[in-house]
Amino acid sequence: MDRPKKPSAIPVSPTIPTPNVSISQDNARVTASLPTGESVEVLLYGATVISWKCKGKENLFLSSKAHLDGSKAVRGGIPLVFPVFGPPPANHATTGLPQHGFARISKWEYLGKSSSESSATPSNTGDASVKLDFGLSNTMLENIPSEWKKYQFGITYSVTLNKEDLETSLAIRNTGTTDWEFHTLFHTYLAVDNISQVSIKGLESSSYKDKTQGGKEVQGTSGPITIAGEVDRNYSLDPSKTIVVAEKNKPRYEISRDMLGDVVVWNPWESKAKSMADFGPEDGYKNMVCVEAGSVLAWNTLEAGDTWEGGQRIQVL
Ligand SMILES: O=P(O)(O)OC[C@H]1O[C@H](O)[C@H](O)[C@@H](O)[C@@H]1O
Repeated sequence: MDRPKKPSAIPVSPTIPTPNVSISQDNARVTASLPTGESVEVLLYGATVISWKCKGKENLFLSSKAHLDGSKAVRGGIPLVFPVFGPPPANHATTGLPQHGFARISKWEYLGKSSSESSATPSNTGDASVKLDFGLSNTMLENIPSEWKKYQFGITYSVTLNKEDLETSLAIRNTGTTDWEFHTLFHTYLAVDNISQVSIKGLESSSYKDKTQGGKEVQGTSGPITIAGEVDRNYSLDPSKTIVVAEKNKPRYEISRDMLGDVVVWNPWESKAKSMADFGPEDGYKNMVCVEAGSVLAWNTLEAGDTWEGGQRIQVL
């Protein structure tokens, strides 16, 4: 029978695919992926990002011999440097800490995720993103072999996976009653196909401290940086300026920085790579370049009760 008053079907909007976040059974790593296929993997040890896939490619170099069991800082990905960059100086609160500080060798806590989804249509999977938060505070550290043990702090590290970029940002809070000084840096190992075809744009003509020459101040040349031997340079560069890493002259990564006025460019090259027990494969130095955004050439003073915030965004071009 015909029903003239038959209610019309309630329109059902297409299901919006949402980002997926999972925690490994041993509670050692957090993986997040977007409906469009991009993904990021973070070890709680060091809150080290060990994989970031975007546009079908892995963008971070991870040594085949990296220790992922929490026994040593990870060789690859994005280790976090805090509160000191490099070997700690004498007569400083960081004296006695390991090289690059304790953040990269401490077990962080996973604080949770937040995600956003823009509306999807049948032909478009939307523009989702997911943010993972990790925390570290002085109460979580067992043994700090330095003056630093008297300081109190709380750090929130946020890793945001977007469709075409990865953002990493730190909020470092002095929760104590004494001021203290720190360095911080994202020790990003970017994956490249062939180091001999890599050029780094944005640092030309800037002077730098050359650690392969004992920290000598060197005036940079006018062209983009190319790498054909060991490189270990510390640049100062206004955070408003971006850095582009190109391969065969085709831009591959663009790095934007917030509050991070220093940039380290590092490639160990053949013999130094061989001397590092956790560096593999032997010619893996051809597939990486570290472009490290940080604040490391001078101490940052964080007053009691204050919070310092900074971060980087790496876009795949
Ligand atoms: O071996 P690591 O402690 O991880 O340090 C690796 C590298 O980190 C930075 O890039 C420094 O500028 C280098 O001098 C150092 O060799």
